[in-house]
Amino acid sequence: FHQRSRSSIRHVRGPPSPSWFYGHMRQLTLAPTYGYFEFQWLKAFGPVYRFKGCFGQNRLMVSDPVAFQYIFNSPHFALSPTTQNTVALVFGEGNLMGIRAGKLHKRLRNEFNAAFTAAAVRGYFPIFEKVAQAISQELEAKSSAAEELQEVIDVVPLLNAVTLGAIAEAALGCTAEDLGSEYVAANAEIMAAASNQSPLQLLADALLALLPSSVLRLFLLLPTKTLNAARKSNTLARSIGSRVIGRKEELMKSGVDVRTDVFGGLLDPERTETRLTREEIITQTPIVMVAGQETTTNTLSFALWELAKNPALQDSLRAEIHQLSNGGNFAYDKMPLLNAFIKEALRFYPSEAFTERMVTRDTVLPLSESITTSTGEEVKQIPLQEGQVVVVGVASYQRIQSRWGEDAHEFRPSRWLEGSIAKGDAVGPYANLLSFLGGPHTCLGWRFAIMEMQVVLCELVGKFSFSLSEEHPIRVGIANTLQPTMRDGGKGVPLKVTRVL
Ligand code: HEM
Repeated sequence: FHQRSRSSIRHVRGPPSPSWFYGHMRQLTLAPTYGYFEFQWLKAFGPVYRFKGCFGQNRLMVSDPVAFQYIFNSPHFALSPTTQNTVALVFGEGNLMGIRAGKLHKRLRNEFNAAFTAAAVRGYFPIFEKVAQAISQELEAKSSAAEELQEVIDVVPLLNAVTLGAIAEAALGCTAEDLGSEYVAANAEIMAAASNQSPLQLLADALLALLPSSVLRLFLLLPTKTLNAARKSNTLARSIGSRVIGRKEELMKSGVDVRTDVFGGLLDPERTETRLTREEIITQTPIVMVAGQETTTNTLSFALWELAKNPALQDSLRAEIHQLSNGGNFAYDKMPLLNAFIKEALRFYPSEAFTERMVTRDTVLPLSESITTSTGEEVKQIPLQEGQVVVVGVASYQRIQSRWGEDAHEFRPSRWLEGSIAKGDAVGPYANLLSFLGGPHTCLGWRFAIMEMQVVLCELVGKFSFSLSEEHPIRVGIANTLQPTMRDGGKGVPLKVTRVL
């Protein structure tokens, strides 16, 4: 068996490697448009294929729903040591993502899930609306000035302000100003550093992965600019958490119901038995603040870019928004095109385009459909060995034609309205999409993100029209997260913006 399993991953077919040093990593992460090579491999080799990491490492790319379920739920897959250390650095020790299993993880998830239920998040609509309206006022001032000067407006900083405001108010229960400029600056610095992707970085990551975890930890103690910013943002986020919890405890003492935001929900007096401790909640502040912001900004910026590319789609969406506005009292879940559009944006532009897992014990990966190996064998499961890396291909899965349709590589929201999407094996918490991943570590804030996007799109598309500027081409780049990338390599979506209402 040992012999067979050793040869097994090698015998999964895949593209020939262009380089021993880089393997396929440059094609995967530094292509001119994200997916340029990856989607060709998907077409040529199907949803499961072998490719090379740096230094000749064999890796398995997986975009099969049955395999996903196994990877997420089996105890034999872990974050790689490099990822584990980065997660601990950026989100702090003891964060939800870092604790992979066990009683504490279950308890944390149970309590947080109770604060993120559909009913709870629906209660945040007025907060999302307030935050979105503030941004639309800012956009109004900017757009009339820009129109006169024939200038474009980069919508990314505005969307960043919305998503930060939504987290501050609906998750923590404070204003964006309360977070303090120091936190905002440290946060921006990490985001900028994280979007610095280069061939050298790929090799550095691969080398770091070869180090024992204890040595890696020492590296992370170095006083470099980025590491300092990460530590600072972490400390500041914790003190914000501590402050908001303290304030809520005071309010509770005077009989005020604080369950008007996520952190307030965590203090729910009806859950005294299971309630998290003050320290446990504070420990989760950095991850809640960071995980909820960039991902939502990315998805919304791609969404506005798609509307600018497709004026007919934009007109139809605006017509739906105006028709169903009901004097500003939107029934967001009853807006067919809006929701189809959000699903398509999540499908086409998953903020986490892929994620790596490391095999911690020899195991066998089940597949939904058999594949033909290079030796001509038909197999429906692949033996994996301890130490091997599997890549969960979120973006690839979301382009599979047998599920999404022949035109899976086109951005076309109406596919969601036609009922033409194949049901098949279920994945993820929403619409069989993997954008929020799945299993015990499914995105905690997926409902929060969807409802926030519903509100922001109704507000912005209802009041403004967006169009492309030829001088500002945008491409789909990846730097940790999938993001709209400008010619200078920075993240941004500069558009012409006109007031319509
Ligand atoms: C469109 C927006 C969003 C996308 C695409 C997204 C995606 C994801 C993904 C893929 C993961 C899993 C990461 C991994 O384990 O590799 C995740 C985890 C997480 N997300 Fe989101 N997210 C979004 C919005 C939010 C929001 C708004 C919040 C909070 C208000 C949030 C909070 C979290 C937390 C706390 C985790 C860690 C969960 C755990 O490991 O137990 N996310 N998200």
